[in-house]
Amino acid sequence: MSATGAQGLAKPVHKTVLNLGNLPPKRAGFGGGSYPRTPSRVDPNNPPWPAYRGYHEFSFAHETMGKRLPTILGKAIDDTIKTLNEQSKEESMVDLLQCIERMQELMKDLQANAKLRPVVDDGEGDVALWNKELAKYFRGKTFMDAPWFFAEAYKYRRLHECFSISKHWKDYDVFFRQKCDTFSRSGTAVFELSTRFAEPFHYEANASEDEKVKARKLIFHELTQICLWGNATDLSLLINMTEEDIKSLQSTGGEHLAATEKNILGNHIDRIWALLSNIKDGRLDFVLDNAGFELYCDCVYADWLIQSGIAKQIRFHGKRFAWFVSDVTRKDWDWLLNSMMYGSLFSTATDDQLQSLRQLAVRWKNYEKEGKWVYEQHPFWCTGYSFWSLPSEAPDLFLHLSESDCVFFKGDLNHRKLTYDCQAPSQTPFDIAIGPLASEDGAPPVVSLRTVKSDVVVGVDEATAARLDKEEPGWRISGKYAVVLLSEGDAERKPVQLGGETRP
Ligand SMILES: O=P(O)(O)OC[C@@]1(O)O[C@H](CO)[C@@H](O)[C@@H]1O
Repeated sequence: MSATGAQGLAKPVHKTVLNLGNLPPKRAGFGGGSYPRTPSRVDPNNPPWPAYRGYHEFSFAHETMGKRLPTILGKAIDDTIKTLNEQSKEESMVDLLQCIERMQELMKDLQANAKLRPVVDDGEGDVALWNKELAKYFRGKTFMDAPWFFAEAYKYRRLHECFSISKHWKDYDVFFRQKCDTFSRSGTAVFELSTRFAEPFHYEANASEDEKVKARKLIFHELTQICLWGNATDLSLLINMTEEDIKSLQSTGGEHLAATEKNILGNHIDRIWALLSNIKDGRLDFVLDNAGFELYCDCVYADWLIQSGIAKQIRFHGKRFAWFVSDVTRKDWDWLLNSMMYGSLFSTATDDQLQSLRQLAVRWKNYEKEGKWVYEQHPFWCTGYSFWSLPSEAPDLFLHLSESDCVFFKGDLNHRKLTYDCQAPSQTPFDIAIGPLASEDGAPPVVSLRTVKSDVVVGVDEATAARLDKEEPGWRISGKYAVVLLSEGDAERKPVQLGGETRP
């Protein structure tokens, strides 16, 4: 019946107010607390929650766009000048000089907060993707008023353009020297790992089944943390550990782990182990972050996952060109494996240490030959799209990832792209924050291993985030805290839907 009665007279509406104080609290991201912008209205300039933009003085976006990026570009120019001074042929010197001039132009644009112009057609496969996105969503936008992630990614694409239109320097990596240096300076932690993991399962020889199961779980917890904190290039957790500590870890596992895991604010390691320990001969994927030491930690982790029998194949996803300073390219991947095998980076190392490092290198290079480890570099990873757009802008890649048993995303930048780098409430569940990558048909399990180095935080309870905001103002960028978050994806693994068609 309508509110208008039989005689057509409006009757007062009686509201029944329920007192629902005992219901469970609302989860952010569902029902009343869903995305403030509905998914169909989300686009790269309008993420599900408000974007961080360079002009937001309260955010790390401001610091990065205003100070960090010009400093990084200045250093890149210095590196190129160094290379220029090492040349002898006129043609390549003139060519490189023009690259430097283009970098100086980019510096001017950045410092003058210029409008974002289209990317020049340098023959790369991603030009159309970039220019489509610029035209559709960022016409008239500047470095400071476009969303932070897009503006920052655009700057790295423009830096690539400085070289990609040259004749002799198309693939020059202005960050390569820096990346190699970081690894060479990490000797202590490098050998700490190589001497333990050259033969990671020898302790199992005399162990009972029950002991093996327990030890694997503990090692998985530790290794996940190594892989995680490798992102902060900080292995303090491990290098301070004595034989005694390790013994105590084995005897009092739970307590010890609780102590070392206390800075992981959202922690799904147990759930991840529950997922992985049920997989046999599976396929895992790593969407890589930094080259050098972090990549080395990723490989130690991946090696263990192969040797444990959980995975029979691991696919590593890197970048096609120099990206966000330290991201892994094919050259960095080759450099790591080959310098572990043939290089002499660590002048004070003992024979045993060098031997353990070579043992790892031999095994890892064999994995590559046998197809157990595959390095890939899809162009989508170097675009200005967040991973919310992965199924729509790179359906081939989504289809490919949907065949994985678990996709690990490393580092802060990948986490920003997973979560659309926007001002989501900290208590937003991870699977809500990553949108389509959790909810699409066929979405694989996704793990984010991230030390927190920028503003966006999800999967962390409201009270913890509020306390840290109050007591430790820089906590979101310090790298002191971390999150290890899992989205189980589409549990039924329904066929991926591409443009309305169903996979057979
Ligand atoms: O991705 P990573 O190496 O973990 O972190 C990289 C970082 O330091 O630089 C990025 C770009 O400014 C930020 O997302 C983050 O603060």
